[in-house]
Amino acid sequence: YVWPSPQLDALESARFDQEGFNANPVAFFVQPCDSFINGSNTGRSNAADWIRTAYHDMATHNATDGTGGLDASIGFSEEQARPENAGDGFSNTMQLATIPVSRYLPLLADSIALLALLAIENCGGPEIAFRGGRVDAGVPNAPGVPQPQDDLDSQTASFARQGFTQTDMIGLVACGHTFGGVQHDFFPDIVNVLNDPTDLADVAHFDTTFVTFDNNVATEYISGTTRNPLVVGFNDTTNSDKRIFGSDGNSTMQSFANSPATFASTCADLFARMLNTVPSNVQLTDVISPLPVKPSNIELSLNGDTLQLSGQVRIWNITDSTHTVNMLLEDHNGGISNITLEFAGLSSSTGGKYSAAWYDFNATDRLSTLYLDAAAGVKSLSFAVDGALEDQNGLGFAIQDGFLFSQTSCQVAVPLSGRIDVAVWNGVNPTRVFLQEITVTTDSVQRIVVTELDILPPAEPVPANSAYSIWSINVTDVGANYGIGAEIDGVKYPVTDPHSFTFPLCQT
Ligand code: HEM
Repeated sequence: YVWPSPQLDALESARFDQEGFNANPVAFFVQPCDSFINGSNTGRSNAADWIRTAYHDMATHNATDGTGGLDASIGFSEEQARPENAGDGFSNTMQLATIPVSRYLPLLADSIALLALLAIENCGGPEIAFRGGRVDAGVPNAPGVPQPQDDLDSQTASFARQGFTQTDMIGLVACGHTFGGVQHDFFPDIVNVLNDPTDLADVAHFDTTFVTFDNNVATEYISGTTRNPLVVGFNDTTNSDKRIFGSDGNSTMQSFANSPATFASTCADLFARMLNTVPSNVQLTDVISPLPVKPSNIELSLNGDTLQLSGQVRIWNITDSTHTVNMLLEDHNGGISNITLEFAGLSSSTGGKYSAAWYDFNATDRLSTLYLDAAAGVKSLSFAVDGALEDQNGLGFAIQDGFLFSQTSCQVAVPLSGRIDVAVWNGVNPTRVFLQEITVTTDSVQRIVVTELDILPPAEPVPANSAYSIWSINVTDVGANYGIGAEIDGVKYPVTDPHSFTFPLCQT
């Protein structure tokens, strides 16, 4: 895709910036893979919770009528209270689900899918093709997650309704149950108290490597050494993995036991299908691939006659700091400045499979910004990496400088409030300018509340300088993040990256 595209840019970052510099903050919760938000030595892990949550959210899908699917409806307490959703893994997951995408949109469904992907990829699993664009449900879905005591026919029918064949069912259960296990507290008829100081939640695990993706769930099953509580549990009625794994005479499980590669590639496919099972009226994006060169964290503001520009560029597939990266900055008069950028840090993703290096726009002082002539503005960027031009096949990386924060924005200490000044380019004809306020409040299903506040045009144009005029709005929530959006000549422009309220005190 072509940069900038706010939704795809944010999804790409959340998906590919997993460790190190500028990493998705939620990835921290699966580093290491036995991390668990409610303490150590519990036998539990965030990774397992996240994968089970994605499955249970998806498993309400009805492939015939197109309802249900991965749409964050598992966040509703009504769904979590159903017997088919016994356990605390869903509420644990929803606590963290607001973290990865809050920078752009309060979409929990994409977030749930990303958490599952992060867990799988960072804990030994295969790379998952990722699409974004899921839509959060407004109401709970119809019940329909299979349960351990259900018989094989009804489980097979349940997977068929979700869009999975019998062979898919064997695969998907094995792929999921390479993580985690069954807790005594919620399933006392399946698991006894274990009295194990390293397993305080009394979790009987599905295989011996329960925080790692591997085919041990299959090798231990085939060799007869398995301790899987849904295979060799004391209550045969709830031995659903035994019935499912054996339902084709063990041929699928045998193939997984024979080949870790077959298991990994089958799971990569099945997990991707699981995450992409959405209500039929939802259109997912194309598979998101990493951009080879990607500007990030761009902040542009007006300070008198000067534009202040800060940001970084991420260069994909670089593993060290020895490269020469130049930024070519084109203004509206056709002038080009050539700036040598400074190395800022390395990041990686997909369990260390990919690396990237980040370079800061200001070569001399990382914490400072670039100062540009406001009248000339900034039209687009391109980069030279070790001399090779990167300009999106001639398009350049377009920078929007028609509307931006003015440094004259300020805050009032008592009562805590503030004024946001937006500088609007005099050469354009805006039909609407608004603030997007991303609050710290969440609604009843933990979605971040985002509101749009119209900024009224000034009664008299207030010239900031010859290039820009100032539009102002008073805000009361200085804990929120703010982006600016505008419609210019009827065209709706993407909202700028959100800015936390870090302006100086207003002069009185
Ligand atoms: C017939 C189908 C299935 C049944 C009956 C079933 C049943 C169960 C049960 C009873 C638990 C214990 C939950 C707890 O103690 O909190 C569990 C855990 C788990 N299930 Fe399944 N499951 C099924 C399919 C799947 C599928 C398809 C996936 C994912 C692809 C999956 C992923 C998981 C994971 C990762 C855990 C571990 C959760 C943790 O340790 O926190 N399950 N399953």
